Amino acid sequence: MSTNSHKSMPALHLQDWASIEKSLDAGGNAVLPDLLTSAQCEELVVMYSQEERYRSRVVMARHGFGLGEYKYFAYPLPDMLAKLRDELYPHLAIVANRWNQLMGNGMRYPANLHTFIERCHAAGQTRPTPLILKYGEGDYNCLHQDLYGEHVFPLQIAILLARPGEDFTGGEFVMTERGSSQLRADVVPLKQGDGVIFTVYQRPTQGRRSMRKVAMRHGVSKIRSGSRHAVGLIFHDAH
Ligand SMILES: O=C(O)CCC(=O)C(=O)O
Ligand SMILES: [Fe+2]
Repeated sequence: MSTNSHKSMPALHLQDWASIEKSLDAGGNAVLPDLLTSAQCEELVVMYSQEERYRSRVVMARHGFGLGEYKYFAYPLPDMLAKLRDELYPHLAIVANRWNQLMGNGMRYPANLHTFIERCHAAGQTRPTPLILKYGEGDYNCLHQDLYGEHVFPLQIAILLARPGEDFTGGEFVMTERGSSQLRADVVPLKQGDGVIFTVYQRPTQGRRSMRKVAMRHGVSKIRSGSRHAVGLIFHDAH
């Protein structure tokens, strides 16, 4: 039995955190290739219709969020998602703490997810935020920030479950960044099973003279054909 067989997920490329951090620092996002296998992606898509796994369903048009729908998982999360959250969090907490220091924000994040979740719960943020989204032809997700209370973990992850060009066309993961006067867009190309780590709210950038904060938003462009599923891993719990 190889030592790898004990690992919960296939190829996480954890050896490459230096380049992930570099990408996060440069543009506020980084791709994690092959976070889930295609079999795991398909398993999650099948789970979409298993109502007992979720605490609520949101029809996006009712809230002006876009077109499409999503469901928040109930605790306990599916194993593969709980493990991903636990294993990725410590790496992201290092970046989050460094960014907060650069932005003059005194909030620091503990080294493990369990301790951070306890902090959320003590503040009344007790509801799980990981979600699964489903978009059909013509659907889209308006640019937004996933803030659910006082406690915000500054990075989150989206994983594409569908196959671009086969299951759907269009439907690109888009980020915008607002500096002092400009609004920039960035499209993050993903294949099935890839994750993107991205900025929830604000990130530090090097201005001409000093460090500046820029505000980031994310969304999904219109699905031109087919259907697109994705999973979102948010680290803070919700009120
Ligand atoms: O559908 C996506 O790729 C992104 C969904 C989203 O807004 C999120 O995971 O927070
Ligand atoms: Fe989101």
